[in-house]
Amino acid sequence: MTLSMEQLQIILNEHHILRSIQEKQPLVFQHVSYDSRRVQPDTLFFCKGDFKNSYVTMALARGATAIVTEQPVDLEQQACQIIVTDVQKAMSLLAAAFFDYPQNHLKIVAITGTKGKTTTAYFLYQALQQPTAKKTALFSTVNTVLGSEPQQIFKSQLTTPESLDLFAQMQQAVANGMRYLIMEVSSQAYLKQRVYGLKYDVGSFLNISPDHIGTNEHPTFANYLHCKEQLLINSKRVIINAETAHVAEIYDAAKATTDPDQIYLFARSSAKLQLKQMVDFTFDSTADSLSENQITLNALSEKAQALGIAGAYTLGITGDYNEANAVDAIISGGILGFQHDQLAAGIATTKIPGRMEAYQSATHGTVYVDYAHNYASTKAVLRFLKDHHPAGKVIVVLGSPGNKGIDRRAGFGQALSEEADEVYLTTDDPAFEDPEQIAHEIDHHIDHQRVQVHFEMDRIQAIQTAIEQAGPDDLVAVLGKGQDPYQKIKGVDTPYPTDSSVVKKQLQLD
Ligand SMILES: CC(=O)N[C@H]1[C@@H](OP(=O)(O)OP(=O)(O)OC[C@H]2O[C@@H](n3ccc(=O)[nH]c3=O)[C@H](O)[C@@H]2O)O[C@H](CO)[C@@H](O)[C@@H]1O[C@H](C)C(=O)N[C@@H](C)C(=O)N[C@H](CCC(=O)O)C(=O)O
Ligand SMILES: Nc1ncnc2c1ncn2[C@@H]1O[C@H](COP(=O)(O)OP(=O)(O)OP(=O)(O)O)[C@@H](O)[C@H]1O
Repeated sequence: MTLSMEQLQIILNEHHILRSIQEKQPLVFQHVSYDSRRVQPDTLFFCKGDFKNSYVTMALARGATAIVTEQPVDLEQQACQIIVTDVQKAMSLLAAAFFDYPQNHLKIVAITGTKGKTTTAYFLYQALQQPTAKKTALFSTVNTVLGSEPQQIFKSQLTTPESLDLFAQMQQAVANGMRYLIMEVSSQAYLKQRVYGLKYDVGSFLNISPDHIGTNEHPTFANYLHCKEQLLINSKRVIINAETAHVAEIYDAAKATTDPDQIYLFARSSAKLQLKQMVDFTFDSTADSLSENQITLNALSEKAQALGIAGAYTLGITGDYNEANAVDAIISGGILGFQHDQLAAGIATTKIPGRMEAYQSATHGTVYVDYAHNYASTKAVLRFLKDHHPAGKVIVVLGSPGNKGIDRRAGFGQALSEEADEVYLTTDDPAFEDPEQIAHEIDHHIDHQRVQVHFEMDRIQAIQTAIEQAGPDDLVAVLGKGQDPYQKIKGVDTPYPTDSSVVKKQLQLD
């Protein structure tokens, strides 16, 4: 993989991003990097984000031959400086070129939404395993899958990687023989231009509700929605959950660049809809319990019928809110050219780490571990569990992260007031804040007439006590961390055994 100065100049000029090149030389770059600690000789180095000039000095000392930057860097030595209007856009475009446009060798399905991205990605990944002969890669919040060998599967750092990492990983997936890629695309990825210039074969919009608004994330809800809509503008074919808020605006955004014949809308049959006449697929739940989840998918429009995916499906994961996630995955599979019988087996065996994991105990009810961490997801999970446990109490263990998503605290308070009987407020990635203070902020939004509140900042202790106190008909929901093996404390990922391990140990299921 290489990139020449000549190629770089053509690409940046084509996209009107290049301002000037200082100390230009006819260089050929052997590496690209945004981290001075990883620079090798002949690296093109990108100055991005919360940046210090000393990083450039380090990069040049380690052999970087040029830097890409928005502002000229004041250096003691002479250096080739490529000045651009937007370094993140430049990095994405140049990364695609450096890694030789790996997207051209992959059918790419991109998924966005406030909730359900990972679940949908896993449903589709599992559904495609058999029909694509395991030639499907995955970029998800949980795992990155670049091939079918164990060493090609690893924990992800971000939902959507930085563009340099994204194109590098795509290139590795292609080298490993992958032909399909399923990727979650966060709104942050668009905010930070991590996928600038990338087009998808299929793009899905699951839902949107207020989230990720605040310092380091989106300044407003309008900006959050705008960033998510970019996915549709960059997709050849589009799937939209017609039950989402703002559906008319989202459909219009998709229609701006995609022929309506290539846009598929789906919804639950019973849903009250703004765009009812335009819905292509409806679905009905035919079994919805704590152990079973089955749906029937109905194809209404001609283009929907042509996909050959209508029929009955069993889902490998419970929760009524997961039905829409599965339907989205099934339609994606249909658009890729696979039919009902090819997709159904994978949908039936899908399990998602840290989502709706159930652990049965003889004397302390059932314990659920789930990744719900905002109002919409906490409400959805607790309502589903409560409906199916009419006899006992709903006991919840949760916290809220520090230095981000501050409005989640009110959301948790509201969801708990609506659905819980008892809560153990605890620690969840407090960052630079005091977890006890965060817990009190959640508590401020809880209706104390309805919910009994306990404070226990040691998360392991909070889980153990909640389980010990639960009776045989009660349920305990441990929410927010899923399979996270750390607590983010004062800038350090402090090891944490995962909620599932703590629960299993307490229930002696190990
Ligand atoms: C706000 C945000 O998106 N920040 C991301 C961004 O940070 P940044 O560009 O400011 O980088 P930085 O870590 O502050 O450092 C600045 C630059 O100096 C470089 N550096 C640093 C030290 C050094 O010695 N030398 C050096 O060159 C770094 O490599 C970097 O390029 O680039 C970093 C990678 O270089 C990411 O790790 C970081 O994500 C942070 C950890 C984060 O929390 N991001 C969240 C908000 C996020 O992106 N979340 C979404 C999911 C949201 C959802 O659920 O919908 C995601 O896609 O994961
Ligand atoms: N369609 C949905 N509507 C509401 N809640 C959902 C939906 N799908 C999943 N959830 C809830 O949200 C949690 C997170 O689900 P998932 O990881 O699939 O979403 P995500 O969009 O990837 O989330 P994040 O962006 O926070 O990583 C689940 O554990 C579940 O509690």
